[in-house]
Amino acid sequence: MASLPVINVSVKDLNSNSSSWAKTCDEVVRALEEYGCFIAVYDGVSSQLHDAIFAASQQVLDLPYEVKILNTSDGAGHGYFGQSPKNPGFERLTIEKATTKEGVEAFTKLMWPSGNDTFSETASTFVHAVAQLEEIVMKMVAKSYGVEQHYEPFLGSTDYILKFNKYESPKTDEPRLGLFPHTDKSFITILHQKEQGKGLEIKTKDQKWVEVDLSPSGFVFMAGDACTAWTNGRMEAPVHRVMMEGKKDRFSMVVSSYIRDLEIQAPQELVDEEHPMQYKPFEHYKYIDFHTYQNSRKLRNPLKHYCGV
Ligand SMILES: O=C(O)CCC(=O)C(=O)O
Ligand SMILES: [Fe+2]
Repeated sequence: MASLPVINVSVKDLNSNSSSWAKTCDEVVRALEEYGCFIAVYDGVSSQLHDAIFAASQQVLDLPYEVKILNTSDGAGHGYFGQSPKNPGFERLTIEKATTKEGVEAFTKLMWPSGNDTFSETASTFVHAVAQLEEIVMKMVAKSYGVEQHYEPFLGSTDYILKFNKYESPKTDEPRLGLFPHTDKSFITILHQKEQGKGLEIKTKDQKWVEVDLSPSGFVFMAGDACTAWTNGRMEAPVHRVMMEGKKDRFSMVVSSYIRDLEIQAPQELVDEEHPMQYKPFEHYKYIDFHTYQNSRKLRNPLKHYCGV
């Protein structure tokens, strides 16, 4: 059975002038072109921070339903999701603009009107550490493709969301769908899991599901639809789902990035006769609106439908 490539991108092991750095760049690009994702081993989140973010996750998911539904979104379709007959046993809370102080504080204040500094500090530290991982890897990708000057402007124009996901165990011997198959509409999504084990599954190009047995020190680094368009189809957002089995609930943390103010457009270096332009330039948040309001789930390929050439 196939398994996802595991690549060490720990800061302590990478020196951007070394041959091992160049080798890691190659591995990262190959994995993203083949699978649309890989498992990153990354030292930016200590085991203390890992424990703290999942304690914070438990704390917020344990709040009463009446409080959790106060987590609404300003239009991007995020916010609280749960108790849905269509998706039983799945629950999610979302912090928007999670790398900003205002974003985290607004969420914390909704959940705990009298404040919860430990929660906001933990959420903020975690999301910054994961955003750093995205930057490290995307700089490798940009360097390998020779498009650093096109990636650089995104750095000041990226919003991050942080999602706290809980999947209840089916409590029977029958596996149950935890989250329906989809591609992420983000630029990049990075996924982290509380305990060693399976749950997440990725569809390969030959339409086979690969189970991801993720360890607590691993991060699934995944291309979203905006990355597919930006790389002119070289890195395709993988279809993924969650399958639940056994008697244990599963907790995951997801950080997704969205580009604001700038259009998503493949750099001219990635467009030539052999690789004609596949997607017209578009605004990421308008694509998110399309997804949220036009019921794009029914479409086989929402990105192609929205901006395909
Ligand atoms: O929890 C997971 O492993 C997957 C979550 C996911 O796909 C998402 O939040 O978009
Ligand atoms: Fe996803």
